Amino acid sequence: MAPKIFIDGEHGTTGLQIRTRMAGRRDVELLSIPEAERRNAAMREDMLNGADIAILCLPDDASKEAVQMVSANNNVRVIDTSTAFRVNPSWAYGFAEMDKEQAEKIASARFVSNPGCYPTGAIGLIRPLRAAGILPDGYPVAVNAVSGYTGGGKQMIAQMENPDHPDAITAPHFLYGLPLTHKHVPEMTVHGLLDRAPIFSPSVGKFAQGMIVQVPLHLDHLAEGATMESIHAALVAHYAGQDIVTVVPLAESKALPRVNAVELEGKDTMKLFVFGTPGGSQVNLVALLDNLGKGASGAAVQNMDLMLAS
Ligand SMILES: NC(=O)C1=CN([C@@H]2O[C@H](COP(=O)(O)OP(=O)(O)OC[C@H]3O[C@@H](n4cnc5c(N)ncnc54)[C@H](OP(=O)(O)O)[C@@H]3O)[C@@H](O)[C@H]2O)C=CC1
Ligand SMILES: CC(=O)N[C@@H](CCC(=O)OP(=O)(O)O)C(=O)O
Repeated sequence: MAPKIFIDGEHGTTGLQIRTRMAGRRDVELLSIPEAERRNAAMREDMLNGADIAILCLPDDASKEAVQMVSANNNVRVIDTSTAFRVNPSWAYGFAEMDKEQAEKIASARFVSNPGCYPTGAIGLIRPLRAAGILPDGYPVAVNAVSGYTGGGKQMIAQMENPDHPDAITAPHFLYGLPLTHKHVPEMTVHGLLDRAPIFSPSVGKFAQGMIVQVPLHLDHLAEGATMESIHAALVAHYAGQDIVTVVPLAESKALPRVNAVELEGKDTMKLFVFGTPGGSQVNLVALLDNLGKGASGAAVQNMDLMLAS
């Protein structure tokens, strides 16, 4: 019998994209709730408890409630796409490429927290350098990023696409998270293996799907002898043996006049770049992804497949 999958929040932005990715699959059976009943708690509880894997695409509070609904039922495994459990040590963090052992941890876990879109880029750049001893304790990391507006879910999509919306946003690009307390900072700190919280400055552009995450670094404050080439080599070594997170060769990135935020729209992969000048004193590390691809729905389906294979 095909394993049963229930996407709680299937009519939202992340849930819909997961459904699209699962369309036509015969190896799983999708349980579904009509859109009008999406907030019917009794119906959701039934669906959740009838699933082999429940994928939660809900706000944090609703996710916590859903986990409560299945907590006594060991037959149900959970992938949560919200922020609620990402730094909870009882949950496996669903970034399969972040360590050699992570895919196995996800595969055997009952509870998997899907990473945030910005942290996927930031952790993807930072963690390998912490693990290799290149990024020292105490380094004041800054993370600057731009996201497609679908990152803000149904509400921001309406604000950006509907000029008659009472809170319509007309800016083609805006900064937010200005108090520097964005909910992704703890996740970047913990899974980036940082001993000091990064300064995180997110922004949104007038495009639906895509993301650039930047981590600029001063080489003279890194481990002795760190160069653009040694940083690139550390990233290449870290991501060897898989093709979801790729590190762009230095010669290729050197030839690029610009990085296009929407290049990976609709894809579930992530590209990492090391920019700078050979022999220079600074580098800019850049991650390129789709906020709804490797940043959300693509990663959720990848994690589901790992769990189904175990
Ligand atoms: N969009 C993105 O790029 C990313 C999103 N995420 C996370 O994924 C989760 C979902 O986000 P997103 O898809 O963007 O959000 P949306 O607002 O687009 O969708 C959320 C869905 O959940 C439903 N919902 C809200 N509250 C409840 C409730 N109490 N019970 C049942 N259903 C409920 C909403 O219904 P209604 O229409 O009635 O509000 C809606 O259908 C969030 O935790 C978000 O942080 C993670 C990474 C990236
Ligand atoms: C553009 C935008 O608003 N983005 C969202 C993050 C999207 C994401 O990664 O979702 P999680 O909430 O699951 O972490 C934000 O900054 O809150």
